[in-house]
Amino acid sequence: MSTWAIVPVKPIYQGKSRLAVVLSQHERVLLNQMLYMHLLQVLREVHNIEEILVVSRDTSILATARQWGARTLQEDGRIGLNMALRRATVMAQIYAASEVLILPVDLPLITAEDVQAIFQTARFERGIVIVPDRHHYGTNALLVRPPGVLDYQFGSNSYEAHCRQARQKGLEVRTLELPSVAFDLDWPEDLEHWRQLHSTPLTL
Ligand SMILES: Nc1nc2c(ncn2[C@@H]2O[C@H](COP(=O)(O)OP(=O)(O)OP(=O)(O)O)[C@@H](O)[C@H]2O)c(=O)[nH]1
Ligand SMILES: C=C(OP(=O)(O)O)C(=O)O
Repeated sequence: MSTWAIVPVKPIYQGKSRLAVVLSQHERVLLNQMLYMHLLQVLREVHNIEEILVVSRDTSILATARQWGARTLQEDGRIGLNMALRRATVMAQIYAASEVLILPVDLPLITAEDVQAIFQTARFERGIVIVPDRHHYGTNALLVRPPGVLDYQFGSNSYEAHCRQARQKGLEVRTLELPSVAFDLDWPEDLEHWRQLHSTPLTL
């Protein structure tokens, strides 16, 4: 079993744009860097991940990935998240990956144990494990085995879209409820919630 984690990352100055109403540009850059470092750290602790592949059009993001021992894929212009993930998956397939785990960077509470729980849930030959966000609207983690059997549909209502497509294709579908992975930082109220529940390491 050769497992690849794929992390798509927006340019550092563009990520978390929906928080621009409550955070300055500088604060958003700090937040983006912190979230990115947190995810790389967590993924490094998960021993069955053979490769971490970061896909981005931001060369500073890719340089950091390489410092962490991750592979990188330079995104070719504004091809969009789903196409970027598709290209990253093709790269994983070329290296004979047997499964890919897609993780967005905005998961401040994710732990290595969460990631292990995702792999433990994948008891099938062909299927997906999906961790929805806490509104059951977005997709906060997506394991696909084998790589390439699902067309990515990140965007609005992606949880339902991914599940529906996988069922139509005859894939096993496992939804995993993981509160810490279900918590993503999209909107100002998410940031407020995070501040209330947890002491944030930044004075954002
Ligand atoms: N490589 C790549 N990653 C992307 C792209 N768009 C979004 N992402 C990443 O995909 C994940 C989900 O992103 P979004 O929720 O769309 O963007 P965000 O930066 O988290 O938040 P907003 O800017 O507020 O929409 C995050 O890891 C983003 O960094 C893209 O065009 N290319
Ligand atoms: C693009 C997605 O992420 P977000 O909900 O963070 O926009 C998604 O979940 O499909």
